[in-house]
Amino acid sequence: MSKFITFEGIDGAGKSTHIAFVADYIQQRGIELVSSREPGGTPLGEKLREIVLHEKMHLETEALLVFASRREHIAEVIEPALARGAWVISDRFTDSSFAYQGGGRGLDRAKLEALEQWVHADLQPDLTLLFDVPLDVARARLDATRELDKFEQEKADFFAATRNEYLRRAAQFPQRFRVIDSTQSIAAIQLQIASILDACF
Ligand SMILES: Nc1ncnc2c1ncn2[C@@H]1O[C@H](COP(=O)(O)OP(=O)(O)OP(=O)(O)O)[C@@H](O)[C@H]1O
Ligand SMILES: Cc1cn([C@H]2C[C@H](O)[C@@H](COP(=O)(O)O)O2)c(=O)[nH]c1=O
Repeated sequence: MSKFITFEGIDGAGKSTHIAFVADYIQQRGIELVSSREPGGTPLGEKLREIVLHEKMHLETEALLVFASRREHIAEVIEPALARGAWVISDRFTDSSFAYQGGGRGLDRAKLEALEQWVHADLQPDLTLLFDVPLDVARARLDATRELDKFEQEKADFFAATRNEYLRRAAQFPQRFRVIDSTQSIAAIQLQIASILDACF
């Protein structure tokens, strides 16, 4: 049976590091897998991603654009894959909007809930892996590796609020969230992920 798995966490928490591992782990069992990301995942979504990650805009514009990208992603990629029995893994989904636009930027949660109802009233991830790290660890990892985008340049209080909102949601939806202490070694995290996935097969 198809499964929809999402990866979440503040920038630098380490989620992208584990996506290839998860993809291999699932595909080794002969399961068709679609690996995607947000914002993005479709040609239009990737154009929206460029705008969202690099242009300054009103926080409501930002929320509308990430949900516009998501609408396209669901229609073009996620729903068709799930309908044919494939598994879908997505690097970020709607929890990112609650964490970044809601927690980080302070957008009213009710507005995000309304968008969520509009765009995917009947779709939720089966499993959400939340990679959780203290801000200083995430910041050090980012500084060591790349040129920072608009979000990655935000200050510590933005990421503190983003992280808090993620943890609040994990407590609100314990049936689908698994919180992973991302200060562990990559090998230790992979062992933990493997045991989480084993429970899904
Ligand atoms: N557990 C870990 N221990 C040490 N370094 C790590 C760990 N996990 C990831 N890293 C390193 O931290 C950096 C950021 O990791 P990664 O790109 O996976 O983060 P991310 O959460 O996907 O960030 P973003 O959301 O901004 O893409 C990479 O250089 C990666 O090798
Ligand atoms: C889906 C989504 C994403 N964002 C932000 C979070 C990240 O800073 C970037 C995506 O970059 P990544 O390093 O490739 O994860 O976009 C957001 O603010 N709201 C969203 O809904």
